[in-house]
Amino acid sequence: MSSNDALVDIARVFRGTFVHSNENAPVEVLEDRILGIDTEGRIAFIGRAEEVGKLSQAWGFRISDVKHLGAHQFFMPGLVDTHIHASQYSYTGTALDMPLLQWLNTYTFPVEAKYKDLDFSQDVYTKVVKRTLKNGTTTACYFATIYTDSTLLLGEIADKYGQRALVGKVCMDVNKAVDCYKETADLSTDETNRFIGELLKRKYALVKPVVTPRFALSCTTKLLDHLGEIAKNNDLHIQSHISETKAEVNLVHELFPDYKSYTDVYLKHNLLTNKTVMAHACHLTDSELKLFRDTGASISHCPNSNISLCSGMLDVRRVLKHNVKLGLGTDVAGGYSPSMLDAIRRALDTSKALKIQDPEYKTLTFEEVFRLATLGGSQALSLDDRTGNFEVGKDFDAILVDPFAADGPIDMFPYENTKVILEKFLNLGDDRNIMEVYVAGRKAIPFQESV
Ligand SMILES: Nc1nc2[nH]cnc2c(=O)[nH]1
Ligand SMILES: [Zn+2]
Repeated sequence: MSSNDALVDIARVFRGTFVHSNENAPVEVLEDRILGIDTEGRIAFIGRAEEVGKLSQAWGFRISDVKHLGAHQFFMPGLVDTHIHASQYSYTGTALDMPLLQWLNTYTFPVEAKYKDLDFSQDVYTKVVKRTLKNGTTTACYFATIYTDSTLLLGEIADKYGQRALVGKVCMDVNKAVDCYKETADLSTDETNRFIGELLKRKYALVKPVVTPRFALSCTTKLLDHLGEIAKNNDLHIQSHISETKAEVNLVHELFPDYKSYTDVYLKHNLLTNKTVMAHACHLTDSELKLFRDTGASISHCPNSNISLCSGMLDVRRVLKHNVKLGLGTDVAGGYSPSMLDAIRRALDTSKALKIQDPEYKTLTFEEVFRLATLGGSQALSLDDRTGNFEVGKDFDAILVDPFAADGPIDMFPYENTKVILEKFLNLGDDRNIMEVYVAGRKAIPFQESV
């Protein structure tokens, strides 16, 4: 398409229904709109369909180039998985018969140790990136393993398939169960520096490094100190786990007696910042939540994993009341589904289980959880200036949903409005309903021939 006075070229224009969240409304339905995307992948304009003539003149696109969505189809923002272990994808759907600490020692560490092998890494990482993209995950915050070259490969694969990703080389210098799967504090520090340097050198548009201490129990204070320094000096994202199970919390209190709380361990090592996302957080106290609010750190709610490993149930209302940023995570493979649609459903289930325990409890609505899975996730990852909803200037990260796709899981009934259809898609839909996925304006699904 041609250029315009605004000095940006328009690459694509869509006409149809757009559903997203904003600060005022968890679900806003924009019917019969025209949305233009520039060649940088950003949303250039959103207007009403009747303004198409005016818009085509102002932005220099041909009306015949506008792509019309089909009946009942709609665009929604891409799903943001704020916590997923790419390296655990091979055993997703199995090994859910133990509590966390035993589960790590028995299943997780022996599997993660295999990622020294780059062929093995290539196979699993390609599959997890493709699977999550097919299920509408446009942004993923990944844990990999302690191996730098293998983790760089995950970054390369996310870039190749066009997924927005934060990629973390896991850091751990304590592992009593699987001795071969750990580093020294100095090696972990050096390799983290090498990982960050190499990844940034590659200048991937959408793939960035995230400093990744596995959790307090896997790290000495020396290593935590070094990682906090690295994150601070380079203004990097940070991810870890916190207060997932009571046994873990008790052990942290035992092993870190000089700290006021589990949260204080991360705080004192400069690991609690406005670019930090901590997974689980089921058992935080009010004063710990206050530290999250004060530092701008966020929580990744991983409800499938919390139930599957019998870890706990996060009270999302309490977190939101404390004004702490919150997104959803699959936590593959503690969570058995790589789909964020499952995370949406399990988040609703957990809030209903809390109501069974306490009839006064106010359950989450599907609209609120839709926001957590999209805009909330982008805020939790401090990426909301780039993605999370359909605002002019943000990247076009979006899913084209056909709720009544042929051979799909949802039957059509007359007179259903868009919000009802959205609710059905969130509760019943799957990748058969996800016709196209765009990340920064580039079509990632269907997979392009070049990949
Ligand atoms: N669910 C989960 N919790 C953890 N805590 C430390 N490591 C892990 C992990 O790999 N998965
Ligand atoms: Zn995790």
